[in-house]
Amino acid sequence: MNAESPQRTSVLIASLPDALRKLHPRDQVRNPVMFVVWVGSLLVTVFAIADPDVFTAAVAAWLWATVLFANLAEAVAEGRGKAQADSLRRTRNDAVARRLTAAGGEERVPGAELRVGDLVVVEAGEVVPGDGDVVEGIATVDESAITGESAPVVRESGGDRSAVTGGTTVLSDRIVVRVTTKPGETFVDRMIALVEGARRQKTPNEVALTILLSTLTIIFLLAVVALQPFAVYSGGEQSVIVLTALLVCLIPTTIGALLSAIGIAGMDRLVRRNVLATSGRAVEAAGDIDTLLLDKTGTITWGNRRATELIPVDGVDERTLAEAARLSSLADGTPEGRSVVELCVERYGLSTEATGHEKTGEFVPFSAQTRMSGIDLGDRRVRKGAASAFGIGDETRRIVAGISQDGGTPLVVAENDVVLGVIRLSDVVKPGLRERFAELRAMGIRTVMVTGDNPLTAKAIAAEAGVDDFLAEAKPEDKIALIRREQEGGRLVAMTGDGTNDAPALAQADVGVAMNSGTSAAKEAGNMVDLDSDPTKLIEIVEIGKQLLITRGALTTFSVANDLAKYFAILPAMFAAIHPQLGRLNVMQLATPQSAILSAVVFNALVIVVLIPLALRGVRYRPSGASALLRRNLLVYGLGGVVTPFAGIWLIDLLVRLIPGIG
Ligand SMILES: Nc1ncnc2c1ncn2[C@@H]1O[C@H](COP(=O)(O)OP(=O)(O)OP(=O)(O)O)[C@@H](O)[C@H]1O
Ligand SMILES: [K+]
Ligand SMILES: [Mg+2]
Repeated sequence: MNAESPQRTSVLIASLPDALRKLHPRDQVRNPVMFVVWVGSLLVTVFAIADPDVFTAAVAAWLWATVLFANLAEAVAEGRGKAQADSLRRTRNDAVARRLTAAGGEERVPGAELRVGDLVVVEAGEVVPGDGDVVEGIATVDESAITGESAPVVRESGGDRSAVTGGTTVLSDRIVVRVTTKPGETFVDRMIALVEGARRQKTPNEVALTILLSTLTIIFLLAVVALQPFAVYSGGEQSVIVLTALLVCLIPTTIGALLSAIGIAGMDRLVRRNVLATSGRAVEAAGDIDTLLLDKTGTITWGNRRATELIPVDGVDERTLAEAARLSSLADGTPEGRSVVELCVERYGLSTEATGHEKTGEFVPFSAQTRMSGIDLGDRRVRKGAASAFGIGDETRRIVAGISQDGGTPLVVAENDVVLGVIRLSDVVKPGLRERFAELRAMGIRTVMVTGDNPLTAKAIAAEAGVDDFLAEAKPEDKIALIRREQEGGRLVAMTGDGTNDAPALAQADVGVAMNSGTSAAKEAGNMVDLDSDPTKLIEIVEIGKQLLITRGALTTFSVANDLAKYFAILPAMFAAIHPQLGRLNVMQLATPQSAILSAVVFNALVIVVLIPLALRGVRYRPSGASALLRRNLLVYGLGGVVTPFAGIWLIDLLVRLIPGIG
C-alpha cells in the first residue's frame, strides 16, 4: 500500500478541479472561518463589479484565492487516498461464490448476492467471495491484494486465525467460510470509504478547536466593525473592501484552511502503515496512550500453539496417555486440539477420524471459562485442559511447572478425574518485541500482557517478550475489568488482540487494535485493524497520533501568532495618511494603505499554500518529554508566526506597489 507521493506541484494541479467543486456553499458552511472568507469574497466581488477599480478587483481575486487554497489543501489530502481506493476497487471482485445449500448441495451465486450466515466453499486458486470466518478446514491464503504482503498466511477454523477477507486468494486446500458481512459493507468497502475520507467525521478535538476558531472569528469581526466609528471620528472612514480584507487577515484562516487536511493526512499515514482506523477519535487517543494491553497467544506469540510432547505421570503407559489425549481432541476443532490429534497420529500411529463407538461420544467443547475440552464416551469422561482446572499431584505439578517455565502451555489429560499425563503445547514469541517494547517504555507507555494461560507460562513469555507486567488466567471479563481500572485512574488504554475472547476488551479500550489474522469478532470490536498483525505496530500508531496532535497545535499557534502580527503590521500603514504620528509605527515603510492591505491579503493566502506540505507530512515527531516539545513548538511556531508576516508583507509590498493604481 506504500504508494510513493508524486511530484508536489503536479498533485496541486491535479487537485484543482476538486478544489473548485468545494467552492459550493454546502461545503463551505462546514468550516465557519473559511465561510466568513467566502462571504467576504462574494461581497468584495459585488463591489468590484458595481464600481470597478484595480484595488477592489485585486482584493476580490486574492480573497477567492484564499478560499481556493483552503479547498486545495483538503482536496490534496483526499487525493492521496484516491489512488489507494482505486487499487482496492480492483481487488473487489465479482467472483462467483460456491454457496452450500440446505440440502447439502452447492450452487453458484454472484458474490453480491451473499447474505450474512451463508456458507461458501473456497478451494485452491479461487478468490474468497466475501468477508467471513473459516468454519471448516485450513488453507494458505494470499492476502497481498489487501495487505501488500506477498508471503501467504494460514487461515483455519476453530481458533483465533479464522477470519478471511473478500478479495484474497486461497492458495492451497479447501475451506468452508461463513459469511459475516453484507456485500457493500465488507472490509474492502470500508477501507475504500476510509481512504477516500468519505466517512470522515470531525473528532471531538476538532470540534473543540473549530468552536475556538469560530469564537476568535466573531471577536475579530466585532473588533473590525468597532474600528469604523473610530475611523470616522478621526476623519478616515474605511471602505467595506478594506474592512473585509482586514477581517480576513485577522481571523485564523491558516489553521481554518488546513485543519481538515491535517486530520485526513493523519488517517492516510496510518493506512500507509497498513493500519485501518475506523475512527479519527481513536487516532487522536493513540497520541496520548498510557497503557498498552496485549493478548499473548496470537499477538505476542505467533499463535499456532502445537502439541509437541506427551509426558505420562504415575507410571501410566505413554500409549494409554496418547489414546486419551487423542480421544479428548477428536471433536476439538481448535488448532490446539487438532495438533494433539496430529501428534498422536504421527508418533503413536493412532487414527485421525473417530471410529466405531467413538462416534457416539458426546463432545465437550473448549471454553475460556472452563479452560478444558473433552468427550463423554459411555462411562468414560476424558478431559484435557489447564492444570488449574484439575486436582493434580506432585509429579504432575512438577511437569506442569517445567513446561510453563519454558514458556510452553501445559494441558493436563485426565480420565474420570484420574490424571494420566501432560501435553506440552509450544508456541514461539514473535521476534524483535523486546526492543520495541523498550521503545514504548521510552515513550512513557506501560505494556501489560493479558492471557488466559497459567501464571508460570505467562511469566516466562512476559520475560522473553520484555513486557512490563502481565496478568495470567484472565477470562474475558478480567481483561475488561483491568481496562476499566486503568481508565478510572484517568489513563488512556490501548489493547491489541485477535481472539473472540478479546473482543469485549477491544471494544472497551480507547484504542482497540485487532490483528488482521484474528477473528471477525475482534476486528468488528476494535477501532483499528493492523493488516500486518504486528503487536508492536502500536508504536507507529502512537507516533502518528502524537504527530497529528502536535501538527494541529503547531499550526494553530502559528496561525494565531500570524494574525496578531498582521494587526500591528497593517494598522499603522492604514492610518498613516490620517495620523502622521502613526506613520512612525509604519516600520516597514509600506507604500500606501492600499498596498499594505493588498500585501497582507496576498500573504495571508500564500501562507496556506506554503504550509500545505507541512500539514500533510506532519510536524517531525521525536520521542521526548511533553514540556520540552511544547517549548520547542512555541518557540518555532509562535515566534515564527510573529516574525514571518512582517518579512512576508514587506516583500510582497515591494511588488504590489508597482501595480498602477495601488502604489
Ligand atoms: N483446545 C483446548 N482444550 C483444552 N484446553 C485448552 C484448549 N485451548 C486452550 N486451553 C487451555 O485454556 C487456557 C486458556 O485459553 P484461552 O484461549 O482463554 O487463553 P490463551 O489463548 O491461552 O491466552 P490469550 O488470551 O493470551 O490468547 C489455555 O492457557 C490452556 O491451558
Ligand atoms: K488570517
Ligand atoms: Mg488468544
